[in-house]
Amino acid sequence: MKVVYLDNNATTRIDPEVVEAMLPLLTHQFGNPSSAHGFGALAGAALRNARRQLQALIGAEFDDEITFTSGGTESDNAAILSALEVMPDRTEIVTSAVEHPAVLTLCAHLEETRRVKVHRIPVDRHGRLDVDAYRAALSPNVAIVSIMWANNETGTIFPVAKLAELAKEVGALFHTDAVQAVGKLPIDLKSTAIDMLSLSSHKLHGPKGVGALFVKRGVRFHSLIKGGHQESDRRAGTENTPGIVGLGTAAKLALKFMDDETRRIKRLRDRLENGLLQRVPNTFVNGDPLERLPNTANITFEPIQGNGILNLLDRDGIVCSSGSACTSGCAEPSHVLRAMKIPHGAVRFSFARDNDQEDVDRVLEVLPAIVEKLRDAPISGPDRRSTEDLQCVPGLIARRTGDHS
Ligand SMILES: Cc1ncc(COP(=O)(O)O)c(C=O)c1O
Ligand code: FES
Repeated sequence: MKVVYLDNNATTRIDPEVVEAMLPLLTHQFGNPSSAHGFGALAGAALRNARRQLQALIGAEFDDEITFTSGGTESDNAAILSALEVMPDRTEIVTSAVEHPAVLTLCAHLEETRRVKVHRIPVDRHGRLDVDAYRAALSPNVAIVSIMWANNETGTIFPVAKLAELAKEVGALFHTDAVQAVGKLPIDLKSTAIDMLSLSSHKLHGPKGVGALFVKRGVRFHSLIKGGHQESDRRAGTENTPGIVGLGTAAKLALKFMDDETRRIKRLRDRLENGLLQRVPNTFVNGDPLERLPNTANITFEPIQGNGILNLLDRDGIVCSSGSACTSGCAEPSHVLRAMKIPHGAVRFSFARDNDQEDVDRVLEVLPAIVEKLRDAPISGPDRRSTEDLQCVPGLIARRTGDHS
């Protein structure tokens, strides 16, 4: 059975051209980019090329604004911790209630251990940021604002350029987790007030375990990882040269495919959403109806929780993701859906350039019957429990929550 992979916000298939570009660095071009000899210089040249490829994708003004890291999580941590170090007089962070745990877990930790005050800005039922609450939270005590460019579960896009300008008015640094936006939306950092941006290679058909942090020239930065002088003293440790070359190639391909593929993928996504809304009653699309990633569909089939659907789709070879906090089939919707006051879990379908119309039609063929079956199931089944029925144990959620991507 051919697997229909519709979980591209979790991770994407590595592009064969990316693998090909990485191979020399995994085999014969194994030099250390920091070595003084010519053999190491070859690896150094490959790094410079990758930096320029990434610079082009995000519209950075200078290639030295890009620091390679181990991925989105490290980039998010590095940005926030650096801001607190370079501005020790400022002890507040502004973020949103729907960030990835790479930001929210760090913020909770800082609140507990460093007496940092964290403002978690709420969202409305479409996942849109409460901009009035955002303005009210900004003050000269704020060291850094960290608001994602696009949400990984619903695809809702935040107006980060405007939010960055507001942050500047109080002298705060502005960081954005753009892990889900880079490669899917055109980005031109030159024209924005954004100081720092995180991205991750495996979300754009590159290898896992590599990413980057953009730090605008002139923004003071303290390295999270202390050691050697790699990455212009911004990230110690010998660079993951094969991974970085893979990321550079993935960036080049993302730029090449951006226009045509974005339009094609959006058509597939819309076909899926419209088809499901027509075929399955009491079905809702979550997220901002207008400002939304073109590849993401997050759908609630009332009153079913996402996990039940997910498991049955999986048996039919269709792979997607649920908007539930717990992967074990219990009823709690994710922190994102709860912030949007959506009482039921959801199913997230996320597309990429590997998908085609056949994939959509398979889902449209199989899913209506699955929903009907679950809706007819006895009320005691785990998929029919409401949030109120469930005594949720926070430690249990933390342990059971596997998929936060
Ligand atoms: C919005 C967002 N931020 C951060 C991450 C973490 O990135 P990484 O897996 O590279 O650590 C992910 C994905 O997992 C994500 O979707
Ligand atoms: S959501 Fe699974 S234990 Fe609460």
